[in-house]
Amino acid sequence: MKLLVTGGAGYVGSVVAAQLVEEGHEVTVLDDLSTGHEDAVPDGARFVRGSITDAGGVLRDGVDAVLHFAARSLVGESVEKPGLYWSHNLGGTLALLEAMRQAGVGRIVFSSTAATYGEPERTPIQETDPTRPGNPYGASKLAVDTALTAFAGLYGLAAVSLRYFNVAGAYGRYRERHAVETHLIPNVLKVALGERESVSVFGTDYPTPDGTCVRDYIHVADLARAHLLALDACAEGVHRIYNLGSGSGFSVKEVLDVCREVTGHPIPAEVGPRRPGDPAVLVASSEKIKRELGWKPDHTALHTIVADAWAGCQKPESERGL
Ligand SMILES: NC(=O)c1ccc[n+]([C@@H]2O[C@H](COP(=O)([O-])OP(=O)(O)OC[C@H]3O[C@@H](n4cnc5c(N)ncnc54)[C@H](O)[C@@H]3O)[C@@H](O)[C@H]2O)c1
Ligand SMILES: O=c1ccn([C@@H]2O[C@H](COP(=O)(O)OP(=O)(O)O[C@H]3O[C@H](CO)[C@H](O)[C@H](O)[C@H]3O)[C@@H](O)[C@H]2O)c(=O)[nH]1
Repeated sequence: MKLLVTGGAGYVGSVVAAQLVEEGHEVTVLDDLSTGHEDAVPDGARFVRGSITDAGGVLRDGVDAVLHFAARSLVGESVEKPGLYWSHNLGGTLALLEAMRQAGVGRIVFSSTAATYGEPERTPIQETDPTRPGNPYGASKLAVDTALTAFAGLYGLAAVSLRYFNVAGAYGRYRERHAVETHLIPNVLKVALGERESVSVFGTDYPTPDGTCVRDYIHVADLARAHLLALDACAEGVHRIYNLGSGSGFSVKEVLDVCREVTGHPIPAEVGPRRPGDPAVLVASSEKIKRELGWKPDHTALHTIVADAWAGCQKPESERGL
């Protein structure tokens, strides 16, 4: 297929683009490089630097489907600058959907998020559970999910939203590298790399077994494969929503211990205050995507996820003078 990958120079988008190229698809990456890197675009994919608000030209090039990753995704920034999140994530996506309609492109796979649920009422979270986002980032993503349902009903759009939980790990050279990094695992690994002195544990007084927050870490390679299945499952006039997690929760302290084990570094940690808006436990039920699309995570062990993230951080031998 001829596919447009928005945000394909970013972390998740580059892994999916790489897997799509490996499967023999013709991939164009559209990315404004606001948080991505041109060298993350996989070999074999065409790169167009530009915004999702200006996708008409590439879409008219005979695209069969869009995989839409481009977004602003820093929760804290979204609280400080909500307008930016509404205009980028909702406004930008509406412009993209309109351009798709005009170009006759009827299929989309969208990166949604666990943040659409907010504080959960039960664990594991199912797709039918209430959506009460606790910040503008989650709200803007939920609004896109709502728009996709409307476009499917009105115009026959074939859409799948994948609600990621905590994505981690690397896929070969494709890894998480953000100028502003808020995620736990890359920040912990920065300590082992000598790029930070220590890591802060955001709260040890949560109602969890060790007092720190529990999250569901999903390997980026497993997450990426779900996009390929979703692409095949897109059906005209239907919008499907699926959670994507590994199904097990790990606390911040457990993540730290595994990172110490994998890197052999003591990784000093300080206890800090809670980060506003962090739910105590976020664990996905991914039964729906397993049942309906036959998806199955291959790398559920936290050790493997961290080991792959760590391997992704290592410079190639040529750059180390070996
Ligand atoms: N990483 C996670 O844990 C996680 C969890 C839930 C959901 N998500 C969602 O998955 C998607 C990818 O996340 P990521 O971690 O790879 O982020 P990322 O920042 O690494 O990638 C986003 C990419 O989109 C590009 N981009 C941003 N705005 C753009 C625009 N208007 N036009 C064109 N390109 C634009 C950026 O330059 C970047 O390359 C996002 O939509 C994010 O909200 C990520
Ligand atoms: O330096 C840090 C960074 C994080 N944490 C803790 O580690 C856990 C994981 O935090 P991340 O920032 O890695 O991930 P989140 O669970 O906050 O975020 C994930 O879920 C969000 C929805 O709630 C969004 O979808 C987001 O994109 C996705 O990565 C949280 O309890 C957080 O408080 C720390 O203790 N120290």
